[in-house]
Amino acid sequence: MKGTFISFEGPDGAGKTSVINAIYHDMTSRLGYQKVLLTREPGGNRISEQIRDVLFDDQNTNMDARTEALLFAAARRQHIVEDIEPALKAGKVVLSDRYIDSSVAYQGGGRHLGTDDIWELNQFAIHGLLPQLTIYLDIDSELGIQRINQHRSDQVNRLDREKLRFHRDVRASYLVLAQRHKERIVVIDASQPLADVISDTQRAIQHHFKNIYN
Ligand SMILES: Nc1ncnc2c1ncn2[C@@H]1O[C@H](COP(=O)(O)OP(=O)(O)OP(=O)(O)O)[C@@H](O)[C@H]1O
Ligand SMILES: Cc1cn([C@H]2C[C@H](O)[C@@H](COP(=O)(O)O)O2)c(=O)[nH]c1=O
Repeated sequence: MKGTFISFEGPDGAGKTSVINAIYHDMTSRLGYQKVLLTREPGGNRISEQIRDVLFDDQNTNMDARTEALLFAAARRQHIVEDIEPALKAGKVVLSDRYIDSSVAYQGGGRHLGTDDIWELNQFAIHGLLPQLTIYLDIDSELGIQRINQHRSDQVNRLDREKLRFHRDVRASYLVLAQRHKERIVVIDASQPLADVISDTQRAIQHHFKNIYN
């Protein structure tokens, strides 16, 4: 495929949304790239957004962990087919707020379903499509939760509300993934001031794709 696929990952409150918006703005406004798709998981299209609503419905407290894992994978499949693959075929840069590593970290690690099993489950959904680069924003779990509680109490979702232990397991799983996929995943210290996190991310993208930012 012709395009460039970059995913952004991190525990809740790491700053993914702030960073991905800044990268999108920089690529489209400063560099003048016409072909950039900014998207998110779960979501991106009507069906995936409907699955998102089910996943984050506060009344669904009885959702089984495997059901949750399957729904995230289903939303991902639809996202790939409707949004990511067409954009890549059109030669676009795709910036995705979360992708497969979120499932491995949250459902595999956080929910203790097993990171290898969740990786395998998602192979059926992604059918070989991995990002060329994954920016992993790493943050101490307490600090991530603190940021969410301080700034975004109106938008806190069902998973944000999980206990500290869950968030620590999520982070630990991300760090194992980063070790396993060194060629794809770049770890960025997200406890720094936002401007520094953004410039580290730009540097990582520039280093990985010599044609972007040059
Ligand atoms: N480096 C930073 N330093 C201080 N505050 C930050 C930093 N990055 C983001 N924030 C603030 O933390 C809050 C969460 O940021 P943001 O929504 O970008 O994170 P997120 O990783 O997308 O979270 P979630 O996964 O829960 O959506 C926001 O209010 C944002 O302004
Ligand atoms: C893709 C994906 C996401 N999650 C979790 C991670 C977060 O708690 C929410 C998404 O919220 P955001 O504000 O849009 O980042 O969903 C997950 O558990 N598994 C996944 O595969």
